[in-house]
Amino acid sequence: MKATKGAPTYEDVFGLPYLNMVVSETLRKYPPLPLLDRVCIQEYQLPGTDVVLEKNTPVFISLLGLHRDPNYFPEPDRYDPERFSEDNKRHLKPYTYLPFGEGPHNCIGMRFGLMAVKTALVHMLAEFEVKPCKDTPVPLVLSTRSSVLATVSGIPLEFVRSKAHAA
Ligand code: HEM
Repeated sequence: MKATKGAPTYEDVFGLPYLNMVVSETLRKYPPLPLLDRVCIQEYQLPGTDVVLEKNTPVFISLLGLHRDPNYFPEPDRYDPERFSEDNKRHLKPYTYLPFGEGPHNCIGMRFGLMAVKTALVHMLAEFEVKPCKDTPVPLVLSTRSSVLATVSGIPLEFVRSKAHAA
């Protein structure tokens, strides 16, 4: 970071494996967009069943349901970034982890979004220790009134300036 006078570069931010594991696990447990929506463009029989989707049927795919399905993510309520280590992520079942969707309409801003989140975390954690406080809801209670993932009462946290940055 010498060349940029301490500011992290794109390569720095994307070269931190544990940061990547933490962001991936956070997007598993808390996918900001918890549903994908599609419309069936032709009649389709769900394989192995007698369920037939008629043309024009709206289809909603619950990311929250997939990401918290114990068949795909054992002990789904446990927050565990190790699920996304180089070794472990190879065993993820395809199409069970979709925080940015899939197919021709997947998220066009994925790289930008990941860069923004990781850059913000790098800056924040370089200057502050972030801790739960007495108002932090544990466990988080998710709102049932929002179409994007949101908590009922926000996520109050305590920020303590690290000694190196204290005035
Ligand atoms: C962590 C951040 C983000 C997450 C988790 C996220 C997630 C998603 C998801 C799940 C979809 C639906 C994909 C599908 O239906 O298969 C989507 C679509 C989309 N996202 Fe994002 N997104 C993020 C950031 C962004 C940013 C930063 C932008 C723009 C700068 C963006 C622009 C879009 C657009 C335009 C679509 C619609 C794509 C289409 O229908 O073809 N997203 N996003």
